Amino acid sequence: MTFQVYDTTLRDGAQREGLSYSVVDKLAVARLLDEFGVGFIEGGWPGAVPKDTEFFRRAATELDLRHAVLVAFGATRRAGAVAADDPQVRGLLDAQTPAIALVAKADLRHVERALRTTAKENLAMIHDTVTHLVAEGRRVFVDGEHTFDGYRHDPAYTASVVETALAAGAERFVLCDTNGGMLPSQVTATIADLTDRIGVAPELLGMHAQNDTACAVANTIAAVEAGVRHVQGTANGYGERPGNADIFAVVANLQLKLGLPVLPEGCLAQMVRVSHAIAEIANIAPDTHQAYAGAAAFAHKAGLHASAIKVDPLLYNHVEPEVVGNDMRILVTEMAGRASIELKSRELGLDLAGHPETLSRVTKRVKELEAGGWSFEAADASFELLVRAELPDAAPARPFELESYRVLVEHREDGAVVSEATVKIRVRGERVIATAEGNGPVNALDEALRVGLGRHYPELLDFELADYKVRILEGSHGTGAVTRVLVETAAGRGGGWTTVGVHPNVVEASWHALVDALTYGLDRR
Ligand SMILES: CC(=O)SCCNC(=O)CCNC(=O)[C@H](O)C(C)(C)COP(=O)(O)OP(=O)(O)OC[C@H]1O[C@@H](n2cnc3c(N)ncnc32)[C@H](O)[C@@H]1OP(=O)(O)O
Ligand SMILES: CC(=O)C(=O)O
Repeated sequence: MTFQVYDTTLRDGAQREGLSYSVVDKLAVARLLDEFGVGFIEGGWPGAVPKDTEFFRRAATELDLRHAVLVAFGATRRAGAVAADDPQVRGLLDAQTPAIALVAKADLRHVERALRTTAKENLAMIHDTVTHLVAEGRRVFVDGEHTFDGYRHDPAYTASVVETALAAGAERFVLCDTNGGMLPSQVTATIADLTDRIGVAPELLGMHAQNDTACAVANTIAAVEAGVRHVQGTANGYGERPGNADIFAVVANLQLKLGLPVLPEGCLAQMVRVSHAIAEIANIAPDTHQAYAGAAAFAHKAGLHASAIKVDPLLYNHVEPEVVGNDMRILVTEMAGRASIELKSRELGLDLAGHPETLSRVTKRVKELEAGGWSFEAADASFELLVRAELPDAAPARPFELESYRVLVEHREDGAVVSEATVKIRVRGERVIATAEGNGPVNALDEALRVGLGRHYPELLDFELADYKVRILEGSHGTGAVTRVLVETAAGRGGGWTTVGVHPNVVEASWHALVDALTYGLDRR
């Protein structure tokens, strides 16, 4: 039986607090999921959510899916009604999708207390709705809400729900851990007991796991190990409350750990691109520490790790990052050893393998500076300048010598606050005095430096101060607090770079970061 990867980013994923897709966003997300190779895309609840109705209307002409089948999601008919006459069920058919997913109550307590109907009528609602939709030519999935909780409460009733749905023609019955409270061992035990009780093949079951115990991915994998061949999840684990099973981690685990080729050839390597693109559309910063897809998923900080990675990267990576479209990175911090410095330098194009003394000096310097509040982890450009300063042939020329700088902050009568900076520098043998205003002291300093350097280095016009982060670090060992500044510089299409400065005075810390930024950028040109 074919393995089914079923994505519900656009339905359950959209139930995440703070997330709201436009129809255009939903179409874009669907295209990305199709590129990732999922087999099913649940697009939303037509008839209930106007945006979803519109999504399905436009999808019919605007989406040209290569891998995925579009699924409309909705509920079984109302108690006491007829499926063919139920407007909600009609809305599902009107979406014109090849497949429909129905949420059905699988826990007797919900039937009696939430639906306020009888055990028998709930089974009739499921049966009538499934047979009606199948007769209308649709593939039907039944999502059994609260299957696990229900089975633990009243196994016979929940089992009868599963039997009813499958007997009515549902392609799969999806076991939903709706409250997300299960642990993997409970998932395994429930599936074994249920399949034993009614003699259903586990391949006819699916798994939908919410992440309330942080076990959604593990629970999904446990279900597959118990024989289930249909998994549901959402991009980056978005979903109601803490979210859903992260489809990227689920799929990577299935392919790379269990050896199940659940995606079309070549699709797994699209993971990082698709994950980040969907985060961008959802307007949620990508989770750096997300398994497989996060920027830090293969980032190594500890010196001991780096020393083994130097011998073989797989000694400290559970898979090759490239298989999911990610990269390995070495971080340079106070926890670095010589191997970390060597590997990071190599990443930056500097070969320190033949320079053991330089390696030792740079390692010592990094540790000293980090103890004083510097942080090179996010400031590759400052780290590169530090290494190159230790390599006589590679040290970049400083673009200027500083004589002095001065910054004034003026609070004017009308309430405006203006900063003014003057720099006195020597550039290529010439003494230059330049003054500029800015909306803050650092902006004014940056402007004054650019005015002073501009005639000699017109390429500075391309550089832009893209981001500026300040952090006050508590003093230690009797020292006062220091300020750490990170400056991110952008340079058109050439990408950007980050530099760091540390000093008790915020302006001086900023000055260090600014000078590194200009030195690095001009040298790179
Ligand atoms: C576990 C999940 O995440 S399932 C996905 C849930 N998604 C959503 O709820 C998002 C979209 N929902 C909506 O837009 C609205 O809730 C609607 C349009 C579906 C329903 O709105 P309303 O008619 O105003 O009803 P309301 O939301 O207050 O209550 C839901 C109704 O559906 C009934 N219902 C709940 N589950 C089912 C089911 N599986 N089958 C049939 N009816 C159901 C409830 O008993 C309740 O009926 P009642 O109105 O007679 O009390
Ligand atoms: C259907 C669904 O989203 C759930 O039961 O959690």
